[in-house]
Amino acid sequence: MAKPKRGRGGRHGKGGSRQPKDDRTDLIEKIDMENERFFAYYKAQKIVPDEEWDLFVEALRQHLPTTFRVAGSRQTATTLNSMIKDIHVPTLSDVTFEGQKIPPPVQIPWYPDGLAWQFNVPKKVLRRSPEFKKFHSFLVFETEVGNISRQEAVSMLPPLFLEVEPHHMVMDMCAAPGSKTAQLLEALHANDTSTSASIPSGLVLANDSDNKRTHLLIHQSARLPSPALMVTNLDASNYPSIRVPITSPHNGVPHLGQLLFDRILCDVPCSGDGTIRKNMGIWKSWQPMDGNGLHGLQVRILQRAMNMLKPDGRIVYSTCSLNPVENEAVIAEALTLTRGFELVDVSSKLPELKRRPGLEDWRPTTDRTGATTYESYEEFMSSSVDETIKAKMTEGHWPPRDVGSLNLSRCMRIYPHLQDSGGFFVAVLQKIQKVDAPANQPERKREADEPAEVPESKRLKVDEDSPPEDEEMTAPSEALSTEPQDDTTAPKSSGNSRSRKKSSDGGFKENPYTFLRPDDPILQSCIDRLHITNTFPSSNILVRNPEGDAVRSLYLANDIVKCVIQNNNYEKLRLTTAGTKVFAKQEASKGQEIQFRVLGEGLPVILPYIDPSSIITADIATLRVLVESYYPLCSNFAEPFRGIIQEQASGNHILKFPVGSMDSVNLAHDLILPIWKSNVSVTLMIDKKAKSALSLRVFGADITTVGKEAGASKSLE
Ligand SMILES: C[S@@+](CC[C@H](N)C(=O)[O-])C[C@H]1O[C@@H](n2cnc3c(N)ncnc32)[C@H](O)[C@@H]1O
Repeated sequence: MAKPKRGRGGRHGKGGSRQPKDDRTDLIEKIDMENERFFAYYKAQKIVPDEEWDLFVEALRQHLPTTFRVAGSRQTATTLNSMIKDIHVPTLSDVTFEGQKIPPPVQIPWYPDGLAWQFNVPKKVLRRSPEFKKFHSFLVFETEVGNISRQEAVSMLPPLFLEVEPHHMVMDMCAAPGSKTAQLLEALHANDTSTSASIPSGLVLANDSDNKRTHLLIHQSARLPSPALMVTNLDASNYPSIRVPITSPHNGVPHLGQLLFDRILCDVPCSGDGTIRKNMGIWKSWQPMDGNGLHGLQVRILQRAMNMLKPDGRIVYSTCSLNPVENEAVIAEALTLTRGFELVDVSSKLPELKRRPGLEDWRPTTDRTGATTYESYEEFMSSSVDETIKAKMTEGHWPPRDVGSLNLSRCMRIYPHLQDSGGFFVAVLQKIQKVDAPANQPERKREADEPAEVPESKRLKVDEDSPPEDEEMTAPSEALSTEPQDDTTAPKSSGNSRSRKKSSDGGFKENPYTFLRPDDPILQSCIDRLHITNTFPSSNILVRNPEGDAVRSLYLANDIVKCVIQNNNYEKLRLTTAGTKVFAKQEASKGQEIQFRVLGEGLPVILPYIDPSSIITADIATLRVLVESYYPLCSNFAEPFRGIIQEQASGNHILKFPVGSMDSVNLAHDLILPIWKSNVSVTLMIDKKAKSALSLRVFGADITTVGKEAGASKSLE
C-alpha cells in the first residue's frame, strides 16, 4: 500500500509565516498513517466490501471535520440555528484565505431539524480570518453557556435512536464526559421554552465508574440544569437495584420494588478505533487484540441494562469501535444469555444517514500481527495457541451457531468514507417480554473475572417529605425484578441517610442530600422576595449536608429524584449529584442582612412560579448598560428604568426584556435575567462567559468589560 503523504493544508509553512504549534493539520503531516495489523485484521473481518477498502482507508487518513449541535430547549435552539443560517453562514460564504476559497459550515443532513453542523477549516483560518474568528468566538461562548455542543457527528446518534420522552425513566450507564447525557436531558426537557424550564416527570440517571470523569459530567450538565438529573459513580456491570414504592395492581398494597427504566443507553468503554481520524496515536498503538479484553465487560454492562429495563423498553448499545468483537459479538452474546429481547429494525429512522448492516460473521484473533484469525471457537481451541492465551477467550467472542436468528444485520455500522465522519456502531434492543434470568442456554465459559482494560485512547476521549405520587411510581407487577440485588434501601424510619459524610465506601466522600422543610425560614424568604406562588414544589428543595441546614445552596429535585433519594442509601448509590441548584447565598456587606438569590441557571425552572407582577420590564438600552459594565450606578440608566430601580429594595430582582427592536438591535425572544440591586448600583447576575455570549448574540460584539479588555490587548499585540 502506498504511504499516505498528505493531510489538509500545505505541507510547508508559507512565506515564513508563524505556524501554530498545536495545529492538527501539521500533526497529520507528521504521523505515519500506516498499521499493517489494523489493515490485516479488518480486511479479514470484511467490514467493508473489497471495492470500498481503498476509499475506507483514505477516509481514515483525512482530517475530521469540526461538528457541533445546537442544544438547549427547542425554542432557544431554533432561534440560535436561524442566527447561524441567516447571519453567520452568509458572512462565511465568501471567505478566501491565502488565495483559497474556504467553504462555510453546512448542516448535517441526517440530524433532525437541521440542528447539527459541520465545517472543515484549518485552525489558522479560525485564528486569522476575521469572519471565521468571529464565528469561532460565537461557538466558544455559546458552548460555554450550553447552547452549542461540540460533539462528533456520530456521537450524536445513540440518543436519537433512544427516542426519549419527558415522562421516561432514562439511565445512561457509562455517561462521562456527558455529551449524550446532555441530549437525553434535552429530550426530557422538550417542553421547555426559551425563558422557562419544565419540571419533567421523568428521570435521567447518569452513571460513570470513573470518579474524576463523573465530575466532568457534572460540570457539563450544569449547562442544562435539570431537577430530573441524578449522577452516580458505580460500576455499571454491577449496578444495584434502585428501590421505589410500587403499588401492586393486584392487591393495591404499596411496597418497595425495583425502579425499572423505559430507556437505557449503554455507550460502553471500547477500544475506540473509530476515532482514529481524531486520536491519531491509534495509528501507532492499535493492536488486533485490543477489543478482546473489553468484550466481557461490555457484555456484562449490556446484560445489567437488560435486567433494569421495563417491558417494551429500549436499550441503545453503542461504541466508537469498528471491531465486531466489541460490537456484534457483544449483542449476540447478550441476546443469547438474556432471552426476551430483540434487535429493532430502525432502517427507516434518520433516512439520510448512510449506514451499513451489522456483520453476521467475524473472525477473532489472538495473533499480534492480525494475520491469523479463527472461524470458530472450536477451531481456535484446537489450534497451537498458548493455553494461557486460550483461557482469555470465550465462545462468546465468536458468532453463535444460531447467528441467523438474531437479526444482527439490524445493527448499524457507520464508516468514515460514507459521510466524512468517525467510525461508529449502534444497536437498538427492545424488551419483548418478561426476562427469564438466567436464560436456558448451554453452559458457557464467562469472562466475569476478567479485568478489562480501557485503552488510553478511549479514556482520553473528551474533545454530568411528601409521599411519592402513585401515578409516577406505580409499575406493573411483571416489571418487578426477582433477582437478588445489593440492597440500597435506606432505613425506613429515616428516609435519606443523615449520617455525616465519610469515606468508608471506597473513598466516597460526597455529602448527603437532605430535604428542607417547606416552612424553612430561608426557603420562605426566597419565596416571599420573588413572590413565588404556592404551586411551587417547596417540599422538593434539598441542601447538601446531613443536618438539613440552608448554608450555601438550595437545590430543586423533581418527584422521582426525591423518591429515589428518600428510599435508597446515597452512599451505596454513590450519589454525586441530584437535581439542580436554584438559590445561593449572596455575600452581604458588613451589617447587611444575609440573603439568598435565585441563580441564573436556576431561574428558568423557578420562573413559571414567579408572580409576573413582581418582574420588572426593561428595554434594550438598559440591557446594554448592564452588559457593558459590572456595577452600573442606578443613576446611569435612562428613564423610566432609573426611577423604577431606584425605588426597589436592595437585593435580588428579576428583569424582563421583551421581544422587539431598538437602535438596530433585535431581540428574537423575551429575555429574563436576574439582577442584584445594592444601595446605588445594579449587577447582572450571570457569569462572565454567559454575559459575553449574550452580548455577542444580542449586540453582535462582546461589549462586556472582559470582551473590551480582550479586544484592547489583541490590538496591542
Ligand atoms: C465511551 S465513554 C462514554 C462517553 C459518554 N457516553 C459521552 O457521550 O460523553 C465510556 C465511559 O465508560 C466509563 N466506564 C468504564 N468502565 C465502566 C464501568 N464498569 N461502569 C461504568 N462506566 C464505565 C468510562 O469512564 C468512560 O467515561
